[in-house]
Amino acid sequence: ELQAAKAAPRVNLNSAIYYTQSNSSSFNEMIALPNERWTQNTQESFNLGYSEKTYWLKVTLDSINDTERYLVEVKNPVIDNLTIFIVQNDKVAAQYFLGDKQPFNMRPITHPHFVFPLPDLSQPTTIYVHVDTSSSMQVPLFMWSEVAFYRADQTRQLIIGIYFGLMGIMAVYNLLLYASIKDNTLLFYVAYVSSMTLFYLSLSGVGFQYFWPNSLWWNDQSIVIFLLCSILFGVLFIIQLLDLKTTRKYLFYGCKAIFCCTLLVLFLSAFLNYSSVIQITIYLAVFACVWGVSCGATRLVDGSTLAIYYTIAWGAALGGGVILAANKFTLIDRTWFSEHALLIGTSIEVACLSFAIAERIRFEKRKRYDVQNRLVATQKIQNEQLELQVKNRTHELQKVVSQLELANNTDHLTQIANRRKFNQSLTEECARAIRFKHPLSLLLIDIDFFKLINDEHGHQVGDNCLVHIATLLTQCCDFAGDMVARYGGEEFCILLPELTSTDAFEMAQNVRSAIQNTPYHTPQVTIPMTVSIGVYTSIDTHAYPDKLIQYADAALYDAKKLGRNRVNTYGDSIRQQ
Ligand SMILES: Nc1nc2c(ncn2[C@@H]2O[C@H](COP(=O)(O)OP(=O)(O)OP(=O)(O)O)[C@@H](O)[C@H]2O)c(=O)[nH]1
Repeated sequence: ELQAAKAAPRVNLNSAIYYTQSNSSSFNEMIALPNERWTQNTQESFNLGYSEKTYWLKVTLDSINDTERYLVEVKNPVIDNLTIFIVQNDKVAAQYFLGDKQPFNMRPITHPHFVFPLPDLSQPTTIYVHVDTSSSMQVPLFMWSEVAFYRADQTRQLIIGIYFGLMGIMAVYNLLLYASIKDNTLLFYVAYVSSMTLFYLSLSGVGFQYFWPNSLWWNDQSIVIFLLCSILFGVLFIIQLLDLKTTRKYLFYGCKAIFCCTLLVLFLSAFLNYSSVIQITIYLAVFACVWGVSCGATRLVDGSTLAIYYTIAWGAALGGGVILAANKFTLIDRTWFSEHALLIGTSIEVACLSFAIAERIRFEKRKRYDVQNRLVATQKIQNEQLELQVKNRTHELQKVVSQLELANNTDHLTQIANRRKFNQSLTEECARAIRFKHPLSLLLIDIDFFKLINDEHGHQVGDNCLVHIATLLTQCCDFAGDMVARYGGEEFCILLPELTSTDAFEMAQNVRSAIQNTPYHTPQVTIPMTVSIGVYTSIDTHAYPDKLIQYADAALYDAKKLGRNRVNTYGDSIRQQ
């Protein structure tokens, strides 16, 4: 019998529970059962672990003399069937049919746990509870004053709200992150966190209350399915996050094996009874957690920094899972901590895994950054090499172009300017002379009787004589702007910008006498040569290229006619040398 304190807001009824195992569901049989058939519960919580049997529990309450309303809470939301009889004065004062095999709206008080009101406690009261469940036989009983119950319930709701909020934020945030960076690790993480959250949603009875209040079959199955999904996605997440496929093959195959077993259990869950499936699933979950921690520890030894966060995360989840499992299998007492161990463990886990993911993203980013840097450096070197090559090629090309230009403008025999170059310079100098109204003089020089030299000494010697003349002409014209060119055959010309007619004549005389005085010597013979020179000087704006050539040629023609070895200025009286 419980000596319930008058003002106690919450009374733990567990140590006042008497229980008996019986397959009978007849209340009349139970009420007649002698006291020695009832066993007193000695634990802090009533927990007989997984059992195929059904039990009757009874708690006797002393009378309480106050007007407060009292409630009884059965703090395990996954009991299949609970039939409650409240007896006062040997009569059934109230009766409730609870359990998650009953539609949610059958409950006298809307709450994820099983809560029922007590009648007026002014007289002794006995509560009989018939429990029939395929999940763990845990019937933690608490009596509350109604006010205290709802006050405490606010804290419970707050904790659960924070938990679901945290999980929801993690799932949505990482899903958005996945949409942006398309890393499968994030997708598996989101699936894992979502499965864990849904599992807890089912386990806490919140899912039944808000999401599937009438779906009794699903309420049973959901716990197993969400827990199995948590294992499936958790394993995929581990493989991906720790890069097990490339780093540690045996850990990878271990994960694969767990994955396949989980799929098998998921398949079998459609055929086996709930009690067997949930027990297998719990063993599998604990094993998967242990394997997960081993994977983390191994990668930690390998030197992976993200394995630190990961190992703490999985360790926390494992701790929570083990405590919950131990609680379900009656290895430890049901306490606030053991009840919330999974919730605390998974919260720590999810937070740590977020750090692990952030570390992974940072690592990937650094890897990409390094690769990019290397690429940029390589590209820079290649660019520099290419630039150097282009520079060298351009230089070579410029050299070839200037060589070609020179060859194009040079007489191949005498190596002085050819007629093409002469014509070009003549046009330019004429334009300049017209613009500045300056004089421009042209000397046309023809070797006298050159045919005879060819005939007498041969063509080769004739060529050498032409080179000799070209050299002498170049030596005579050492002023900048003067230009000596081979006009064709044995004809040469000298273009003298700024030179007046008198100066040009004088220059022509110098040239003529230099040639006359400098014969060409071969080892065998000395070949004297003379030249005839036609001079024309344009003044003011009369410098036209064709006119200059025409008049200089006419003057040359006259010089030849007058006996050769002479200079003749166009239009002037002919001066005999
Ligand atoms: N060796 C050599 N001879 C050339 C070259 N170009 C022209 N000749 C020769 O120059 C000679 C020019 O002869 P002509 O036009 O009769 O003139 P010339 O003998 O100098 O007599 P005049 O000009 O009247 O004084 C020809 O025999 C050409 O073959 C050349 O590049 N090399």
